Amino acid sequence: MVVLRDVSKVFKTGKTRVTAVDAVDLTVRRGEIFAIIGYSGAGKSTLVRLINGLEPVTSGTLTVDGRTISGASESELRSVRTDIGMIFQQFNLMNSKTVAGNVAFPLKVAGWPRERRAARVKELLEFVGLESKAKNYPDQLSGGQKQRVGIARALATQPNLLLADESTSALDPETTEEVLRLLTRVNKELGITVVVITHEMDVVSTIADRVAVMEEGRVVEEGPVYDVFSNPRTAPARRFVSTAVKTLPTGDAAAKLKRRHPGYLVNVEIKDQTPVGSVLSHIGQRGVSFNIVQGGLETLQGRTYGTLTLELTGEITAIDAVVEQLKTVTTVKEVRA
Ligand SMILES: Nc1ncnc2c1ncn2[C@@H]1O[C@H](COP(=O)(O)OP(=O)(O)OP(=O)(O)O)[C@@H](O)[C@H]1O
Repeated sequence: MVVLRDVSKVFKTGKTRVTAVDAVDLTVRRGEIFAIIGYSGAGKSTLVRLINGLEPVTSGTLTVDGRTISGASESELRSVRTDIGMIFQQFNLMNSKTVAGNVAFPLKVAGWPRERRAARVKELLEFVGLESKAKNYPDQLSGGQKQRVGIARALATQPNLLLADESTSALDPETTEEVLRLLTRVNKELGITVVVITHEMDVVSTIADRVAVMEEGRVVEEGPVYDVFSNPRTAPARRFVSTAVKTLPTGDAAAKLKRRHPGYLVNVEIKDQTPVGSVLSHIGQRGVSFNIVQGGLETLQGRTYGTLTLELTGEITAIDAVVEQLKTVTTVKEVRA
């Protein structure tokens, strides 16, 4: 659906050059929800602006739905853009127009006749659950309602692709969930491919099928959400995981934990089907006991991942034997202050 091959974007201001997107290879498949996650300045927004042709690529090739964006003329880009819907963090609604007027606007621009426009607006407002607000103005709506109007407007011209740039970053957790549920319906019920740009791990774990992690303009990890976050290989991916679940305690956190729990502290990784429980159920036979002192488990795509920190007490040689046994079923790390 969206294919980037060796795509770079360099901004030049005076003598400074900023490589906002650096040699990115990426494929978003038709019908999936694909997330691009990264911290501020990683290049996510620039990547979106390349995909919808708002910025030209500096090098590389970019195609959307088989049509080449890189090097396309402005009129070709206009036609591609009608197949791409876009929603924004600040909603970008027109305050002087009613909800219905906002949703109708792209249809007007695309030259739809009045009657078809009215029918389409009604259908869209029903889909996002805002038919009763058609005559209201944006400033009479909550943030979540505004974003639902944004989604209705983005879907007006029946795009194949929806780009959501930090679409929930201005919303509280409950409203975020409501908007994410709507994006999932857009994907599942309407068959629209959705690309979500975010700096929030929760957004990715709630709705995405696959994820790309960006850092300094590069895609540093990419794959199914479970694979990337249950086994993060790069520093930014590990940092995102640690915002969702408690990972190996280090520094002060580890020192405090060790003061409270004088036994031998180990952190064990838990994944789907990891038989840590069956190892622990037998350690009493070695004279070792365990205490769960900290941890966090999450479900991603219906599968478990996370870590538990265990305090092991008993004879040191017996503890060593238990740690060796745990190592045969999972990754085990000693907690060090
Ligand atoms: N028009 C521009 N001119 C010059 N530099 C730019 C321009 N747009 C973006 N940049 C730079 O490119 C880099 C990536 O910015 P971008 O906005 O794409 O990151 P981001 O991951 O979306 O971050 P944020 O979430 O803060 O917007 C930054 O260093 C930014 O300063």
